[in-house]
Amino acid sequence: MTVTGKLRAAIVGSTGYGGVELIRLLQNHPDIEITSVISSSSAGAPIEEGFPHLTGIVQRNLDGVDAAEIAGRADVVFTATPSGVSAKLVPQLLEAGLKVVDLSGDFRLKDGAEYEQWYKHPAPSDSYLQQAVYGLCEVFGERTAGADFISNPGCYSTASLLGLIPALQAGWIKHDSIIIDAKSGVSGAGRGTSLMVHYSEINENFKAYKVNKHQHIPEIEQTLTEISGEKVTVTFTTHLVPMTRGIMSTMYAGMNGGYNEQDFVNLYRKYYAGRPFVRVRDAGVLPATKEVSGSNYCDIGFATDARTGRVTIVSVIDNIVKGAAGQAIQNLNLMMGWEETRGLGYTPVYP
Ligand SMILES: NC(=O)C1=CN([C@@H]2O[C@H](COP(=O)(O)OP(=O)(O)OC[C@H]3O[C@@H](n4cnc5c(N)ncnc54)[C@H](OP(=O)(O)O)[C@@H]3O)[C@@H](O)[C@H]2O)C=CC1
Ligand SMILES: CC(=O)N[C@@H](CCC(=O)OP(=O)(O)O)C(=O)O
Repeated sequence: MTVTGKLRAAIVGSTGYGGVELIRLLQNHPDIEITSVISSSSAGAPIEEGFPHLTGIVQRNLDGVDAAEIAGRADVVFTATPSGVSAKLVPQLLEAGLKVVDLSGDFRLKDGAEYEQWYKHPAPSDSYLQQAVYGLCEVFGERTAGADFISNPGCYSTASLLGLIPALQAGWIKHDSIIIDAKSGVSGAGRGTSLMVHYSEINENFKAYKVNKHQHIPEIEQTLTEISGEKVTVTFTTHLVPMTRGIMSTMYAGMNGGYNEQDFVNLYRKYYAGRPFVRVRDAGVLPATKEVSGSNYCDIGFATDARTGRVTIVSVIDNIVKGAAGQAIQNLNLMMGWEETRGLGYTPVYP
């Protein structure tokens, strides 16, 4: 594809949390112009009607979902659409010649039968599952360069995998001992309403959900198994926290040696050297969700326990930025051969 001037981007699902965050971030990207914001339910309406925070910033009517029309307006399309929707739509967009970054879970698993088991939708055809590059930027960034189709990782998966991979790859933690205790803000559930995210159910409450049934379990296990070379299974518990943004994955694993916190800091800083969006905290300093809010950072800290021989790894991200829209743009930057930080230099919003 020859691109003169700015790359033209379309967003399907632009009325959802992931889509509207893509608009916020892409507005500040120096090499990208948003040329279409797309909605299946509100085509024709001005986007600022539903999103008054965009008044005077994005003056554009929502377009309908039509692959040929999108291909006429854009070079790349972000699909911030529910699982099941992306599975049907993305092949049409690829066939129309677009580059695609899909934010859903529909193309993350390489095994279609496993997808159907966890997502309860018919799997996309195998050729698309194999074509999709799993875009965990700091780990698989070299696969992304020049790719046409990226499957953006899940939010919990991003926080958890970035926190576990260096130690697992180095053989410092036992591959069969991993427990992930993850917490998310409510925006992780998207903009749709349900009893689960009803204010009275969430406010001053804290609850576990989808225990041992979460769709990110096979995604995390697929990648950890590839990294480790041995079949990895994890115990994974997700919780809803009464806050809007943020994920904290607290991970526990048995160590294969007597490593201390400084050893982990040194290992992780070496692994993530030159990758500006992963910040490894000093020994004994654990990150909090607010310290990455509104930014594309993933912050990681460690606590080792010589008494039990276990390490606790704490990893935090903003679920809508590094867990969705930010990483999607980081992936596009890598696809295009641009600096991965391009348009993503946001300082976290604090307090
Ligand atoms: N929220 C988060 O933190 C994260 C979300 N994700 C994933 O990203 C995707 C988007 O999530 P999120 O923005 O939170 O979800 P939302 O529910 O907030 O938004 C999804 C959007 O998809 C659009 N949509 C629904 N059906 C169709 C359809 N048939 N065709 C085209 N568009 C459709 C809807 O817009 P309209 O009705 O206007 O078309 C809706 O606004 C999901 O797959 C989600 O799992 C991944 C990581 C993190
Ligand atoms: C708080 C909350 O409900 N979070 C969502 C994560 C959404 C997401 O990231 O979904 P995919 O990665 O599968 O697209 C959940 O637990 O299902």
